[in-house]
Amino acid sequence: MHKIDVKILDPRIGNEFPLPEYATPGSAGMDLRACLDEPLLLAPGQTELLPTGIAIHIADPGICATILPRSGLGHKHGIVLGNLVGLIDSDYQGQLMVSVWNRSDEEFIIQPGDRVAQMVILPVIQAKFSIVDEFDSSNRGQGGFGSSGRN
Ligand SMILES: O=c1ccn([C@H]2C[C@H](O)[C@@H](COP(=O)(O)OP(=O)(O)OP(=O)(O)O)O2)c(=O)[nH]1
Ligand SMILES: [Mg+2]
Repeated sequence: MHKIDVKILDPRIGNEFPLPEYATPGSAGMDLRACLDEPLLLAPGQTELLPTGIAIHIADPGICATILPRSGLGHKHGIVLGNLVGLIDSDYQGQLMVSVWNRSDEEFIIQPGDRVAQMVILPVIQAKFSIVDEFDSSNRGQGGFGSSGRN
């Protein structure tokens, strides 16, 4: 398994709050916890930036991390991400932060240590542009935005 350096910024991580881990051998994501000192009430429509208590340094430009909503929180309670998806650059060394957005019309309380989002590590291809006047022809050409019809 790939190794990534992690700094523990909050002493509760690794003790009362486990370090993020894969819940099952086939898990794609590891859950991130809200490193809060007290419960946080999220009013309908409210967005808050939550600390996770850890920093990672991916270091390899061919890898990134993404922060995604948890399906249960998003579907049942309307707790999703204020940035929809978080993207963690390989050279970022600051604390991992989770922007939580209560898109529901009910209050939601986040407790310290709650698993609020999940992080997925993905490969990245960095590309350089090569300027051309014409592209090699393709089947699709410029068709898009429903050009193939609905059914
Ligand atoms: O949900 C997130 C999204 C981003 N980040 C951190 C890691 C990422 O590498 C950095 C910058 O993110 P991004 O490039 O998406 O934000 P920006 O608004 O473009 O900020 P910057 O000008 O710092 O690049 O912020 C998080 O901790 N959580
Ligand atoms: Mg940026």
